[in-house]
Amino acid sequence: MYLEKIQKANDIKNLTEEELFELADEIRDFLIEKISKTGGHLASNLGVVELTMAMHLNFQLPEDKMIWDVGHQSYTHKLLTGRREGFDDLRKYGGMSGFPKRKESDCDAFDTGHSSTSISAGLGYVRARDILEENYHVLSVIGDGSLTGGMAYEALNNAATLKTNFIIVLNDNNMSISENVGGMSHYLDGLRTAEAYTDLKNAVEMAIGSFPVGGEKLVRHIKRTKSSIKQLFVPGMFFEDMGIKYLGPVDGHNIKALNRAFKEAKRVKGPVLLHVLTKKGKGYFPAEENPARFHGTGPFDVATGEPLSSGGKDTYTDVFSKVMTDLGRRDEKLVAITAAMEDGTGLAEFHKRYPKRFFDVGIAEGHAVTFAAGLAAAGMHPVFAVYSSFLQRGYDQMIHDVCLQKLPVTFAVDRAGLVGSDGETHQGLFDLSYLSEIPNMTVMSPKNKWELADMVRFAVELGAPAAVRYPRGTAYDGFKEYRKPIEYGKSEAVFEEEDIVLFSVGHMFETAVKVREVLKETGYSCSLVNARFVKPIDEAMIELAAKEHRLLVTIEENVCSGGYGETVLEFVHRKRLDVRVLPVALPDDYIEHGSVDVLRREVMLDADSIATRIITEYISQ
Ligand SMILES: Cc1ncc(C[n+]2csc(CCOP(=O)(O)OP(=O)(O)O)c2C)c(N)n1
Ligand SMILES: CC(=O)[C@@H](O)[C@H](O)COP(=O)(O)O
Ligand SMILES: [Mg+2]
Repeated sequence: MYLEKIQKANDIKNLTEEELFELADEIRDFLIEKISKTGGHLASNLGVVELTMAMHLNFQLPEDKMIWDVGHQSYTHKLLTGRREGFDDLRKYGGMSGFPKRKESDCDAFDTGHSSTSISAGLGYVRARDILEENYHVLSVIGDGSLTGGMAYEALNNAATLKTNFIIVLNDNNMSISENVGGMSHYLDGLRTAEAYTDLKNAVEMAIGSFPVGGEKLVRHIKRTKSSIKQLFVPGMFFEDMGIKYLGPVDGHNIKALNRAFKEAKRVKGPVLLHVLTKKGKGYFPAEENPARFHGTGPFDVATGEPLSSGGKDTYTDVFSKVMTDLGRRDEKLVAITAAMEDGTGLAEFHKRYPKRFFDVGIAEGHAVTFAAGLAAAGMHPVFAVYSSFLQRGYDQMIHDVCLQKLPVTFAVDRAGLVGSDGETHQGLFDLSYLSEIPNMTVMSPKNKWELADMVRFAVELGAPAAVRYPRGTAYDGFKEYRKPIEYGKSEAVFEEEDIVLFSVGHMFETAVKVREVLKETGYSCSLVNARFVKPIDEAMIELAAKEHRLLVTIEENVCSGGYGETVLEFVHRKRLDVRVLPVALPDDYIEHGSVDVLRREVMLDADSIATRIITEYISQ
């Protein structure tokens, strides 16, 4: 077991060439075995075993800086930097993160999680290094999928004028989560087959070079020209023309070839892009066959690749998927947009049935928002399905391109609230705040699976900007009989008593039902209102509630700052209503990885904690 010889960073440099081959296999076996138990990002990590090893062989940690775009493929890097024991608690509360974390290791140069940030961060390191006259290498590792994110081009454009070394490793496995999309992906297809170019290049160069007069000179001229024939001699023109030297493509599973490539890359005085070809899921047949299924996986049976927990009840995403398919059939103008998250957002079925009205724009959420605005301006009914934390990338576009013009774009904000294992970068903590403050935006959140369906339909038919936010995971199927038609800006009174009134937001309704039970068992009279609309708030309902109760409690899975509770508090204060308001929300902070149930208890958003807070508040009045 050579993996046992790797106790800390740089230990890999003590292994012989033969031992390195063994180590690659051991790492794969280790990752498959561990992730089959904990779940996590498997396919991407299996694809970069040799690449990561070669990086660790050719650079010195922590002095040299490695930045992993998205960071979901950093498990081997963690293994090689002394964190082997962490894999038993991977992504568990208090355990090792599934992404690079500076607080976890000085070998993690930059925290990542959202796509396309690595080149910008790497360039920041490079500029600092040069100003401080320090001497270390900086490597940004970015996948072909992440290279569809616009921020990467902003960074490449800015890096091009650099005169000092900056290594950008393009890990090209021809996959995003699902198939990669767009012009850059197509361009990379061309480069991937560059071996064909290489042979042709050599043949053409030989032929021209052998011209009796001026042959060599002509070859040199062609290499300098901007003509398309230059592609025969210089692949990667897109990067070269930008001023970024292009090396490759290199076999990303051949450590010797990678060693040679890194040695060459180190010598470049300026930005250099090393194009590495890898196979997503390499070394585990089920993941090689279906890399999308094994991009992010729950625990699975190693022998068969089958998930250990078979899918149970519908998730909110499943419900959304069904509604979209139904709407797509009935509304020829309905178009669906995803930013490289077709499966995660439940749009695969819509894509299959209405391919002409489905758009995967790549990892480009900002573009997706304005693209949707353009579609709406032209008379279509666009629905952009996007994770709460990824929609943060399209904030200005929602203001500037959708809401200012009051264009009928629907935002299906999935993974809103706590998502759990992905941790700080992926928790959907802010969407109620960042959406509610945008003029002309309507914000809704459903109490259960049926209301989600009703709200999506209502939003699409509203003919104005609207967002429906719902969480990751199983859809609550209680209170099916409470299905009053959605009325704009109106909340839904479910239980009407006195003393205390709970206003729950979205999926916190399920928790609020339990809170109410605890309060009633403790002798309190308690009403329950399903807020339904976070913006606009139902002022009439709040004024009525203020007359009948002494304490009004809002419950939402969103940060407190700018959330529903604060909006209600401001309204009650402004109207001088005679009721005390207790906003129950998430703390204004980041929340690390762990199971959602554990996290809710940690932040006191579980039913018992909320009930205790309410009783304390009520007694203290
Ligand atoms: C802003 C943002 N949008 C979407 C995602 C979800 N996401 C995580 S990895 C991934 C695909 C990345 O593809 P690639 O860069 O090629 O890496 P690979 O998994 O192929 O190694 C996506 C879309 C994200 N992390 N950040
Ligand atoms: C790494 C990344 O950003 C995605 O793979 C994300 O982890 C998917 O999240 P879900 O598992 O909630 O679809
Ligand atoms: Mg990829």
